[in-house]
Amino acid sequence: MRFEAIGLDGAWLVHPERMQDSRGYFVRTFCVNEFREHGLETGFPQHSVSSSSNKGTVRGMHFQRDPHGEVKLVRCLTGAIWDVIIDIRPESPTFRQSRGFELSGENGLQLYIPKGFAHGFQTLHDDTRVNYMISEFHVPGAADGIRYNEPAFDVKWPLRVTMIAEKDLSWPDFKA
Ligand SMILES: Cc1cn([C@H]2C[C@H](O)[C@@H](COP(=O)(O)OP(=O)(O)O[C@H]3O[C@H](C)C(=O)[C@H](O)[C@H]3O)O2)c(=O)[nH]c1=O
Repeated sequence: MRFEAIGLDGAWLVHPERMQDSRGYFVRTFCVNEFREHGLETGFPQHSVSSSSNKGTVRGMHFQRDPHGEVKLVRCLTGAIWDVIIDIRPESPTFRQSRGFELSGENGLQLYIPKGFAHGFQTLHDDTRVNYMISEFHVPGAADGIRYNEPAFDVKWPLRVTMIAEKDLSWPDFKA
């Protein structure tokens, strides 16, 4: 794996290093030693997958309220997403800054998202599945969010939104 700092404090893009042969490829997607060498979280007690049928679906922006913040390692298993993170840590040098990346089954890129970031994505293909490795056990009551079109941030989405949960349209205005 190759680790690329992406300019938002503590967030990384993890590039796959595929071992190709005539059958296809083999790729390591996680390693405690390699993550520890980069000072990254190595404990992910819960792994989850979301599946979205329709291109243009938006999930997010989500985060867990303190003290239940989560580190997430996100990758796209099939299809493709525009994956967006927003630094919502008031003390961070990159507070309020956001970045977006195309993650796909094809490119195998992973996004390492520290605690204190809001995360969301829009699917770029039908039948897109996204894998999460999560550093904390899920606490439903700590779930919080930001509207995908919150005026406090300059997040650009590639497609018209085709599906979005009612709760994701109803998050309150962002207050630092
Ligand atoms: C996140 C999560 C959810 N759930 C349950 C709660 C709901 O009954 C159901 C769907 O949850 P939710 O509507 O939050 O799923 P998404 O809209 O895909 O949200 C996720 O996608 C955005 C982009 C994220 O970054 C978060 O990881 C996560 O919030 O799964 C669990 O049981 N465990 C979990 O860790």
